[in-house]
Amino acid sequence: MIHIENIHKTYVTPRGRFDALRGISLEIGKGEIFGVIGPSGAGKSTLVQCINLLEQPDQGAITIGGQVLTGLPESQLRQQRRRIGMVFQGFNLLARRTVAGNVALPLEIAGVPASEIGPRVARLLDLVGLAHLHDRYPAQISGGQKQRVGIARALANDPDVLLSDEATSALDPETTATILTLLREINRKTGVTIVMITHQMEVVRQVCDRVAVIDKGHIVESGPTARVFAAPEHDITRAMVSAVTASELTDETLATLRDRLGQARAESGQDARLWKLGLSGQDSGALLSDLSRQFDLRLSLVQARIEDIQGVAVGTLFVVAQGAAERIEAAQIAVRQKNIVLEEVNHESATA
Ligand SMILES: Nc1ncnc2c1ncn2[C@@H]1O[C@H](COP(=O)(O)OP(=O)(O)OP(=O)(O)O)[C@@H](O)[C@H]1O
Repeated sequence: MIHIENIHKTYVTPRGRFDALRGISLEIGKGEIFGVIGPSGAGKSTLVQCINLLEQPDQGAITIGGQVLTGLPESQLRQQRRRIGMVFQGFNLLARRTVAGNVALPLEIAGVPASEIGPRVARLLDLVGLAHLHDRYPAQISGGQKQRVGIARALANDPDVLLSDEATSALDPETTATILTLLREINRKTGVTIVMITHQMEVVRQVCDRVAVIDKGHIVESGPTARVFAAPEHDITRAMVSAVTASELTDETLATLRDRLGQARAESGQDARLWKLGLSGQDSGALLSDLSRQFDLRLSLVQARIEDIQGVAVGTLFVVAQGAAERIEAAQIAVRQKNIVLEEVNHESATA
């Protein structure tokens, strides 16, 4: 559906040149909800500007539904922009127009006959659950309701793509969740492809099927959301994932574990290690009992966090493994062969 190939964008300012995008390639399927996440300055806004054709990339191509958009003359670009509905962080509603008037605006600009506009606006407001606020003005509705108006407006011309640029960044967590649920419902009902540009991993967790992580103008990692949460590969991703999953042990727990591991080693004369396991879709209970039996290990669960991410059970488990050193090592190899991420937590240095 959306094919982004090797996009480069350099800004030239009196103070010099800055490479904001350094070869971005993405393939987004029809009907997907695809997240692009990255820290401040990563290049997200620049990428949005290139996708919605407000900026031309210096190099590379953007194709939507088979139509190459890069390099088109302005007259054709105007036409093509209607295929992309934009949702903004600041809502961008016109204060002097009612809710219905705001949603009608893109239809008026597109030259839709006046007789068709009323029924279409009514349908759109119904879709976003705002039929009852038809005649209110933006100042008379809440932030979440304003964003619903923004979404209805973005869908007015029946776009192929909804491009959401930090749409929930100005909203509280509860309102964010309702807006994300709405976007998911609209995606299911209409099949519209949604691209979510965000710096919030929580947004990705709640709604995106797949995600790409952008940093310093590069895609550093991409994949299904559940996979990225279970086994983040890049430092930036790891930091963002642990910020929303709290999947680390506290210093106190680590200190207690250090004592426990030392004690276990002294008492049994065997080895004892602390594992951090990242699971995606595997049954954690079955895994631990199989390993315990197969490798004759005593496995104790210290902390577990398992959550449903896009229908996949994703979890982080901290487990103390006790037994003969060679059996622990054999078990570690077997775990990794099951595509489970296993880190040995260096409890001594982690508490230092
Ligand atoms: N018009 C411009 N002229 C010069 N440099 C720019 C321009 N726009 C953006 N940049 C620079 O390009 C880099 C990427 O900026 P961009 O706004 O795309 O990042 P971002 O990921 O959207 O960040 P944020 O989340 O803070 O908005 C930044 O270092 C920024 O300073």
